[in-house]
Amino acid sequence: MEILILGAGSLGSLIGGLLARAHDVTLVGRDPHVAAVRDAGLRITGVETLTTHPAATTDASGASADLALVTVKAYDTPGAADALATCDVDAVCSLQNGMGNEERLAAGLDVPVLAGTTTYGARLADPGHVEWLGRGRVTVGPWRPVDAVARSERVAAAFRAADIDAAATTDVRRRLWEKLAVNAAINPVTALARVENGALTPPGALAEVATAAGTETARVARADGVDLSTATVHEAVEDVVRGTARNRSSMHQDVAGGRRTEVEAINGYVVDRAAAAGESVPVNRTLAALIRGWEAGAGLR
Ligand SMILES: NC(=O)C1=CN([C@@H]2O[C@H](COP(=O)(O)OP(=O)(O)OC[C@H]3O[C@@H](n4cnc5c(N)ncnc54)[C@H](OP(=O)(O)O)[C@@H]3O)[C@@H](O)[C@H]2O)C=CC1
Ligand SMILES: CC(C)(CO)C(=O)C(=O)O
Repeated sequence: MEILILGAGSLGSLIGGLLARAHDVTLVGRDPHVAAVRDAGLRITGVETLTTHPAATTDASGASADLALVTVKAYDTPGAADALATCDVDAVCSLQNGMGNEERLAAGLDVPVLAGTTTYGARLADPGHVEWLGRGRVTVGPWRPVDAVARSERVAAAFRAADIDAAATTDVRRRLWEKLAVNAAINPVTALARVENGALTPPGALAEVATAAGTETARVARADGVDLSTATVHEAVEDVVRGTARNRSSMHQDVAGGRRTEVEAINGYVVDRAAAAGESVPVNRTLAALIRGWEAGAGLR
């Protein structure tokens, strides 16, 4: 399969580098990373150590591919859609965190859109070098058209051909809401307290705040017509806290690095959907206000 990775930072480089074991992959990213990959290939260290040789470019215009995977931060999705509009791709699939990405891609592009989530973990360590922090799973399902199940199966099979654990789902909205609940619970709490994910292990005050944010998110999901139980969310949050105990969440890394966060696509989205449904979500509202306040103070908004 010919695969374009739109946004070759941490996650995109890892997934693109692994896919290059079985497919014809092009990374679209920034220099000096792109130049380093062109010169010496992409070095992956951590869970496994390997070097692969995807093509790499800073300019996607005119590219063609069977599939484009979108791995930019949620606030860069409109720019990714603009870049992909200049390409000839058969389908696009977001692997991003947060909500609203698929709507933005579907609004800007006239091709089938798939929604994906992943629990793989990655960090761009140096130009040409990505750290593989955790083996996870990719889940892919149809977004538009909603019955593009066979296409989702083909995409999941393409991941598996490169030895990436992947499955197709017919219930991708539920999967997105579940991942949203995990991110809404873990990301702002770890970012504000500046702790590793494992610090949210119950019992404790931080675990209580995270659990409350997850509980609210599950309630808003149900108000949005998604069958997501509070117990499922609590279990998912606890599993991720346990499985990524030594990791810093992406929002914690962003705050520590003085970078803009994805709070609008995570807690901000929960607050907006809650308002539309007449639900009260004081914990998400407070967490969003604190992260937004930090961003404003840091001159990022
Ligand atoms: N890292 C991880 O382990 C995981 C990340 N995710 C999610 O994946 C998404 C990406 O995260 P992550 O990889 O960490 O983020 P990064 O910031 O490391 O990577 C995104 C990259 O895309 C680049 N970019 C943005 N717009 C364009 C464009 N139009 N053309 C080319 N390149 C572009 C950015 O460059 P620049 O910054 O210069 O704009 C950056 O290098 C997020 O939604 C995140 O929440 C999900 C699971 C795990
Ligand atoms: C699952 C989790 C919370 C892992 O850190 C994540 O997706 C993130 O950090 O954004």
